[in-house]
Amino acid sequence: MSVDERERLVEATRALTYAVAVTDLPDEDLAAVSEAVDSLSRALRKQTRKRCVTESVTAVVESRPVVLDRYNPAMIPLEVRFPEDGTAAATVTLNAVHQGPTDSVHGGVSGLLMDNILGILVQSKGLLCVTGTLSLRYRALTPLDRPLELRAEIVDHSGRRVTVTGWIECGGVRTVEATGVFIEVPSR
Ligand SMILES: CCCCCCCCCCCCCC(=O)SCCNC(=O)CCNC(=O)[C@H](O)C(C)(C)COP(=O)(O)OP(=O)(O)OC[C@H]1O[C@@H](n2cnc3c(N)ncnc32)[C@H](O)[C@@H]1OP(=O)(O)O
Repeated sequence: MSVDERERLVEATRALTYAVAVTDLPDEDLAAVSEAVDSLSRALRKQTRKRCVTESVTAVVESRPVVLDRYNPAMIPLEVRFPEDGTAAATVTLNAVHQGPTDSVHGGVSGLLMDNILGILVQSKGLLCVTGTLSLRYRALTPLDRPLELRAEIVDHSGRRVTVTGWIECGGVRTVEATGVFIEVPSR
């Protein structure tokens, strides 16, 4: 499968996930759909790989912007820009698939987004790190179906520890603030 075809499949699968999450069809109509989805799943499993397709870590250093999680339908694709000021920035709109208990974005999903943008900023500097600690402050509910602005900036690098802060804003309102301590690890 060419990479473009894989991306098309992943996009179609995300659209299917959304449709499954929000469908209001009556139960009697769902059995046929489930059968069709099972059949697609069986077709894809005829030939599998052990892990999901990912971009190489060096691609983050060499190419700009980068798209994180492009090929994993369960993850949120994030096109990350790297402005001149050394920060990382991204815009993303989430829908009912990532809904929390109060008609807004699930807090764990906000944490995922923060870990990703903070982590990719560190990787973009050529530093191979894992997340040691991630702290989140939820200042306000993060809305679904509206563009969210994500930002990250490195505030300290001492020894193997790189400290990064970041936030999510919607319509000028900051909803989440994050601080991550990333630890440099030897390349494998
Ligand atoms: C498009 C291209 C895509 C490419 C992919 C890019 C994706 C990017 C985005 C993905 C993003 C997602 C990323 C992910 O999901 S990464 C996955 C989630 N993270 C992990 O699983 C990490 C698991 N933990 C470990 O492996 C070890 O515990 C580590 C390596 C962290 C430390 O064990 P190690 O034995 O090596 O270290 P040490 O004990 O000698 O300590 C060394 C120094 O570190 C300081 N320290 C230690 N621990 C912590 C801590 N928890 N908080 C704060 N500080 C800590 C410690 O005080 C000391 O500092 P100093 O005294 O020297 O000052």
